[in-house]
Amino acid sequence: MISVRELTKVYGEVRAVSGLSFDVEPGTVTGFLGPNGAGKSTTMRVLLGLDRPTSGTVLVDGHSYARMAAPLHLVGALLDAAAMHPGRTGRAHLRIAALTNGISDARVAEVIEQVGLEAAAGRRIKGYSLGMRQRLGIAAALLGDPSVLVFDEPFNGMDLDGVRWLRSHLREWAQEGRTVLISSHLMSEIQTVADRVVVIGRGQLVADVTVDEMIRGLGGSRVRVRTPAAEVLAGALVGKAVLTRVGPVELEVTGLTCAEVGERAGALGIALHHLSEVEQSLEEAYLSLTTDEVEFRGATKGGSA
Ligand SMILES: Nc1ncnc2c1ncn2[C@@H]1O[C@H](COP(=O)(O)OP(=O)(O)OP(=O)(O)O)[C@@H](O)[C@H]1O
Repeated sequence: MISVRELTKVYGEVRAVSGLSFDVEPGTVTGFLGPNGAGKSTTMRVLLGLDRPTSGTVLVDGHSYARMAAPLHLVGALLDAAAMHPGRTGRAHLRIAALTNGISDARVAEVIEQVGLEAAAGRRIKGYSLGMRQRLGIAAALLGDPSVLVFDEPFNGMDLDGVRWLRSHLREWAQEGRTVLISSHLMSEIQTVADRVVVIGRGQLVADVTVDEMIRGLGGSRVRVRTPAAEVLAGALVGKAVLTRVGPVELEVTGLTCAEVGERAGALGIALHHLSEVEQSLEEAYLSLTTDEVEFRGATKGGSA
């Protein structure tokens, strides 16, 4: 379990993290979300003892990283896959980490196989693609068979095969009872793989909810209905749901289920040409939640922020 308590980190003039508190529970994959500069990497760096907090604490199973005798056995992390020594082979990179944590060569071979780098392990890292470096970083994180895994943007640079591989393993590691925290800007991946999300903006907590709760926050289920009698149906639903007219014969209904809309239309003898639930996405929910938290935004049509 990861416990972040009243964490504040100030770099000169920049308040990167400000009074942040949340827990990441074992047995779940938790997505750590937030716009660029929100403070995700800073929080992870403090967790891994790479940065000292200005105040507050980040504990892993009750311990601060700096005080862990054999940290690789408790927490495995992938932070910056670009920062690996380019002249070393993948295997040497893992062996060095293993040696300093009393981990055997057999375990090194095991994690190489687990991440699918058998063919590349003898090659120098400078020849690795970003996706291969990510796999190597994940292998290093797995070395000590830790109960907590912390990955910063693990899907970056991965090809489809890598994405699918990582997706299924993240779920597996959580099912084994591990605590899994991943930051990502890929909302579709987080929606697929995560149970919960912690959203931060400008260093502060914005949401700490399940993925379902986050999507439900959009205002309930949405139904799309096509009928030549859109006007009449809209009149019958007013007051029971929020209606958006998509076209002259099409409505979008928020707050009622397909069955409820269908039964109402049936009772009125209205013919429906189409009735379906609109798939709601984490991306929409995330965007509506973080519009005010975005610090860096490109110019958009109709003005820039
Ligand atoms: N070593 C540092 N020195 C000064 N400022 C820093 C340092 N590290 C981070 N910051 C600042 O702290 C803030 C939070 O940065 P951080 O990298 O934690 O955000 P993030 O949420 O990980 O962003 P991204 O999604 O872009 O990776 C930013 O304003 C950043 O410029």
